[in-house]
Amino acid sequence: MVLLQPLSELQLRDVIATHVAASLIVHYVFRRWEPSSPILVALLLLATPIPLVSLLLPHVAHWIYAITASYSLFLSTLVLSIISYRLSPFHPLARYPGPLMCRVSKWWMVWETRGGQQHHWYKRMHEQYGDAVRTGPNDISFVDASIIASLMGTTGLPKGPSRSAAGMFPAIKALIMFRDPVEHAHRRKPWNRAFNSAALKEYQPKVAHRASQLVEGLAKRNGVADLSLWVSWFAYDFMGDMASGGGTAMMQNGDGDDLWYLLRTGMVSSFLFEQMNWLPHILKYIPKFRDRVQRMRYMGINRAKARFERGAETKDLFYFLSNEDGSEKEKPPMPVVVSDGALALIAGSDTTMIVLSALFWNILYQPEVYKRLREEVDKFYPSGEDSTSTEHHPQMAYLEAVINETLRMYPPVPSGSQRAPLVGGGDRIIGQYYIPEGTTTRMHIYSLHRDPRNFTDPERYWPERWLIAEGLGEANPNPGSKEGFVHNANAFIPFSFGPANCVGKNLAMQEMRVVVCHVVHELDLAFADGWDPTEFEKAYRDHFVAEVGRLPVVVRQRV
Ligand code: HEM
Repeated sequence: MVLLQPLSELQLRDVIATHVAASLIVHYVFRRWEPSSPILVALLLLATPIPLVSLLLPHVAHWIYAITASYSLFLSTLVLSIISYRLSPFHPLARYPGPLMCRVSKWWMVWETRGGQQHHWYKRMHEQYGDAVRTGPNDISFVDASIIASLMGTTGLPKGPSRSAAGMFPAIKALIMFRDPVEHAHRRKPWNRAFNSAALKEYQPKVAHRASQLVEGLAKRNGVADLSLWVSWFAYDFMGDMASGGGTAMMQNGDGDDLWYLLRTGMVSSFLFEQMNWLPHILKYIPKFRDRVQRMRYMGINRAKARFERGAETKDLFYFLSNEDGSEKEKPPMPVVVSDGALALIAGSDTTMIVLSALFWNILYQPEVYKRLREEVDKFYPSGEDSTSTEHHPQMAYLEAVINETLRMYPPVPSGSQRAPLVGGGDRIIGQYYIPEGTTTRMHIYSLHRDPRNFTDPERYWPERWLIAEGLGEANPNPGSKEGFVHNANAFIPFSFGPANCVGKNLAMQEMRVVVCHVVHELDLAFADGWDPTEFEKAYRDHFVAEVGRLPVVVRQRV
């Protein structure tokens, strides 16, 4: 009986058994409570073996051997126990197919998708393993359009744990970080008011003003300009107007503070945090990393603070977030508004910039699409008409089709965002799938949008598909084909789905329609001589939010 013997007299066999038992208990603690605090993790991993060392001392020649052997035995048993469990048929996700190494560790997927290849990797995995793939020890990715509503709708799963970068700093949580559906819905109320149709009308002069600046800036170049860069400046200036009362002038002055560089590098961290949500808790102690994230946060926070102090000058997003409209009984505290304002600046500029760049690249790559779009723009806005107005947008089916087709093929959040049962909320059944508590799931948007079961010829940029689907007189070019025409509108979710979907969707659509219409109306664009246009597609990366490459174009004012 091990426990009744004096510890110093334990046989070696019993000492080893005690080490193994300690490892198994620690494994259980990790599995059951998933501690993320570095102090707790360090205590469990480094402090547990301390008493075990004393058990080994009588059996070895030197205390150094006792320490080395004890820690090695404890940690290797722990790792072995974790791996065996993850690979075993007892793991609750055992019946989901997926690469063996993904069952063992999340690091495998992170390694495989390095360099922003996440979207391609998920797509390959789904092609190989099917609609539900185990992409990590406790992760499942879906590409099954039939469960979108039950997974992400009002009765579906709440957000997953990925946006826990909140753990990095004394956090004032922004909207995107709320997992609890009730808290999230409460925090989202002012955002919903800010993006209803009455509010969107109020913002139109701001959109028009910034779209005009974009066109004027490009026209002045009268030569080669990097269109990706210009639309990024546009998007940032416009979101600055919305989220912090204006004052940014990237289209005039460029990006002297390297804010876009910060935003992009911040996205790489977002990707890592999404895969390993314990990582921010460790990285926050690394000064170089911490400083970079701080700078990115402060770029939004400082602007939002200044707007808060100035008060209501104009109806913008900030007006609603800070309850200047008086809809709520109480004003929210400044840090809350500032945090949400900073979120808007980041969530709203990067995303629209990607779609606009990809759209212009596609229409230049397919001159017949450009020609048809221009004909529609010119028809509704004859020479001399104000093409920044939204008046004719509801009738402009081809403009809408071109935007939708770009969102289908180049969604700015290609791998979607997580959904997961809340801790303590129990296991869930979604469609035919069993989702145990502790699992994170995602609906993989890029794969869904490029799945031939959802869209005919899915790898082809073909805006006409949207006209055919709407019954707008477009002839189906393959009327006799076996497959017929496939267009599953339910599988089109670039703005995600359900109560946590993109709250800025309507603003983004308005902004993109105005910019595309105005640029096509006023300017002649062509790829710059000597530039290989395939470079653009190659540069498309997925770091949670996508990244696009340069787009050098020759710009001329239309006559
Ligand atoms: C083409 C443009 C855009 C696309 C494709 C897009 C897409 C998305 C996606 C996929 C999500 C994740 C939703 C989820 O977790 O299920 C999201 C969230 C969000 N987006 Fe957008 N977005 C765009 C533009 C904007 C704009 C202009 C804003 C304006 C402020 C914005 C603000 C937000 C916010 C605040 C969230 C978090 C919503 C929440 O947690 O409730 N987005 N967006």
